[in-house]
Amino acid sequence: MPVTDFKTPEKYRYQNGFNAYHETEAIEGALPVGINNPQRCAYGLYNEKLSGTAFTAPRSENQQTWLYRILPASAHAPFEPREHSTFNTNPESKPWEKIHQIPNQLRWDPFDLDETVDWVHSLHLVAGAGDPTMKTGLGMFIFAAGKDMDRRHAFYSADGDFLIVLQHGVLDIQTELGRMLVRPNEICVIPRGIRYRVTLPEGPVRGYILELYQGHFQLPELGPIGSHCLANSRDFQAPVASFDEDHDGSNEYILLAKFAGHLFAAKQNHTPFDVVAWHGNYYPYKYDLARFATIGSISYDHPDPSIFTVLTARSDHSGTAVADFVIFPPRWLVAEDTFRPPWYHRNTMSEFMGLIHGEYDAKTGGGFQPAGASLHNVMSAHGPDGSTHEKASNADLKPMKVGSGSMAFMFESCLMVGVTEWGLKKCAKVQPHYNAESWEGLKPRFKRPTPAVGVNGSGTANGKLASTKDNPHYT
Ligand SMILES: O=C(O)Cc1cc(O)ccc1O
Ligand SMILES: [Fe+2]
Repeated sequence: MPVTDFKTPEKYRYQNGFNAYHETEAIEGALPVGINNPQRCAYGLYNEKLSGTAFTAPRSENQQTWLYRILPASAHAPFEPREHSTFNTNPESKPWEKIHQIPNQLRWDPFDLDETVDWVHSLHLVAGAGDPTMKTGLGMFIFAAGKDMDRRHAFYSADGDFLIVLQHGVLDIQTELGRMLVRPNEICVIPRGIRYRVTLPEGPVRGYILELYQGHFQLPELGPIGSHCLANSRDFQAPVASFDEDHDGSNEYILLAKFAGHLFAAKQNHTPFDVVAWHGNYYPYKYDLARFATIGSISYDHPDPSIFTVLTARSDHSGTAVADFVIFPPRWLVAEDTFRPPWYHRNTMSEFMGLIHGEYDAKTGGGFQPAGASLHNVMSAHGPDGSTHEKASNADLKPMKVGSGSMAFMFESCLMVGVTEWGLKKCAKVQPHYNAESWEGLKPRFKRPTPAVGVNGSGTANGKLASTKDNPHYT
């Protein structure tokens, strides 16, 4: 059931619905009625349009929001390059040039908390594919921060949408469009371009980010599942409008931009958080992972993990995602005559995994820990570690709840993912013995049938196709 034991303070108020057309005003009458850009907006507000898709994108994809604000977003001085030494999105020059493409299975020990940096300076690109300048691909980040962003700083990424998976702590995110409190077991999405400031009401924070350089996240199709379940639309929460007033010109604010993997800064003498009202379908939102309505096998076999997709970002090829965000929530396993953990497999998609809390049921050997990660790249073989295989092969197949108090997730992509210098070396978290600890110790269990039975390679021991009466699923 949803984690609702936190009381949501009054200053965080939400409107519900995924990709819904919302409208919200912090002062009654700030939204124009029946027109988007009147000659003069109410209360002397400026009107501004924020486009998340091309003007001409089909209606089913089009995302935009109309803002009514005290000063337009353009009212700032020119951007200047900022330091790179602390901004680790791009520690060298262009991240996509410094990336290591390697087939090794990789696993990282938990990433450290870092109390010395704020949100902007906490971002570490671990792996990625593509290029934000070409609007293709994705980046995967670890963040670990212990300081509030300066009270007069705001940040945005022009490179992509941030899907933020919080692993530790609480994020208070003041965005242009309103405030969100992101709590344990919640995720949030901040679309490209939206300005925000992160503070940490409960101390240090840590987690993972998928930055999507192309398109936007959608809910997956449900196909034969029908019209509801998995992540339901109404459980996605967008903030209502709220604004600050500081426009007498006496205070200096800094606007920080992530642009092509580099950090830039521009000065302005008024608060960036001055949107009094807005309407549209391009906005930040959050989601409580405990609300996911999980589907699974009630007969036999281990289904594909696509049944656990929370959000997907489609490529141009139908059914193939640039990024799927998949979770492994607490659930019942009841499949009969089945090896219940994931099968050993190789995938044309790449799989980056993280653990928010608890233990992942496919990796019970202890090496995959909360705040750690793993990467199984395109066609890199993987599957349960030896101890998990042993346990699952001999388990009494009663209905069994797995993952209680646990939440693992996967960023799955059709793209081959490269690892940055930081991810491979500088972070010093790569486990050197991942293969040895997981699979190299697996023992052959093969026993040839006795010669009387015979083997001729036709698929069954006696050369005949198994009849239905031999099949344990037909009784
Ligand atoms: O590799 C993994 O642990 C993720 C995963 C889980 C699953 O249930 C099936 C396939 C898969 O890649
Ligand atoms: Fe996998």
